[in-house]
Amino acid sequence: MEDKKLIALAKGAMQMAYVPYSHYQVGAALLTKSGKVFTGCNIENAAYSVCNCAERTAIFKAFSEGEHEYDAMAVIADSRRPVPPCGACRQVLSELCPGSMRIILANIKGDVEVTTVAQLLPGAFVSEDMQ
Ligand SMILES: O=c1ccn([C@H]2C[C@H](O)[C@@H](CO)O2)c(=O)[nH]1
Ligand SMILES: [Zn+2]
Repeated sequence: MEDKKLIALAKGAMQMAYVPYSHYQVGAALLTKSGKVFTGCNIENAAYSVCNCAERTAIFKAFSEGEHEYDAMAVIADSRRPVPPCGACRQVLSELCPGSMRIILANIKGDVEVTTVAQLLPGAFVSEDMQ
């Protein structure tokens, strides 16, 4: 699937965001190796610390449905620069995705930046660190 298409699907998911506190909508679209797309939006809460980002919504949807192999993720927001995932999402992506997986960051203006899971979180804490 073309990056443009995955970005368009992320943009669709952005409209589903529940953001009464930040008013900042984010959308994500995760392409699985099997060719399926799982979308996600950010979902906020009056107890701010349990807000869930679009990226984690998308990957948790996929993972919880038995889809564990991923190809790429697109993320979009109405941000000045292509929206960068937060630290919590970077940690989750590091655990569940290959380091070489492409992450396509975008904004509504049309700026796009392509990076990888490993580039987003060099030196990530991993299970081997507990041995
Ligand atoms: O990459 C990002 C950055 C932020 N947010 C959400 C979390 C919160 O709902 C709002 C403001 O931080 O944006 C995401 O979903 N993804
Ligand atoms: Zn996040």
